[in-house]
Amino acid sequence: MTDQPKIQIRGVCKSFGPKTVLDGVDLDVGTGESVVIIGGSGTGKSVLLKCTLGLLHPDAGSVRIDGQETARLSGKDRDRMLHKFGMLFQGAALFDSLTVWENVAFRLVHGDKMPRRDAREVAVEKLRQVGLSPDVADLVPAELSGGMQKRVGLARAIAAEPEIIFFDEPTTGLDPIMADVINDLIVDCREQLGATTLSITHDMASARKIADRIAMIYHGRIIWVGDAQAVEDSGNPYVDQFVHGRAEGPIKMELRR
Ligand SMILES: Nc1ncnc2c1ncn2[C@@H]1O[C@H](COP(=O)(O)OP(=O)(O)OP(=O)(O)O)[C@@H](O)[C@H]1O
Repeated sequence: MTDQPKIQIRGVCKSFGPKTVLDGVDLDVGTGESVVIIGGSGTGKSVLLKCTLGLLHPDAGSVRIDGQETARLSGKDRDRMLHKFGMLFQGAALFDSLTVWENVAFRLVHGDKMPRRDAREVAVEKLRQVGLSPDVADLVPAELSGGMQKRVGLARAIAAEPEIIFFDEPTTGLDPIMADVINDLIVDCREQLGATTLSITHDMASARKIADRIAMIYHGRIIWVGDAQAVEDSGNPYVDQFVHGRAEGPIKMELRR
């Protein structure tokens, strides 16, 4: 790991009208590291991911990728920065009208202007990496199960061999066995690419499996960060309640107020 974090988030604030969602988020992700952000529904995980990707502009604070402030980039510099990213969206978010291989190769064909024949070859190879056979390439997403769609989404995320991959709730909607298969694939893909990854989830089994470090977001701030193993015994009552899925604890008591 170099001294400069791959992703550096400092003092990020974001409100929507009177509602403060992020209230000074600080987080570093080192090169080649996998950080997973956990937190309850509506705690701002997606908003933080969008701010990091530059899809939302923070009201205050900074997000730096390789030391470069993302909000100030425009034109070619912004394209270059976006080129470092791959993303697996919640629900896979495939284009219904395109075949599987066209989905996987979308950025290669439309962004990198790779000839279709070459892009198809890359797509088939990426599909193989996520355990899908070449005959899947010409199907459309509607013909696939949810688990297969997630695999296709993962193949698309790694197709352009990005330096950074964002995973948005990668196991949501999958049965526990398929979720575990996807977690294993995420670990494999990350190791093969040497990519830096930032993920959000409320699935603790997934977090334990794919994270080097885990960060918990609560009330718009990161309230705890530590090694993945340390999450079991964090000494933080909020983390403890979340990790062990307990109804009783400080999080529920606040809801009752
Ligand atoms: N564009 C927007 N306009 C207004 N409010 C928004 C917008 N995007 C998010 N919010 C609000 O910000 C809060 C945090 O939302 P966010 O989607 O980040 O939660 P989350 O932690 O990802 O939740 P979940 O785990 O349920 O997906 C929510 O209360 C949501 O209503």
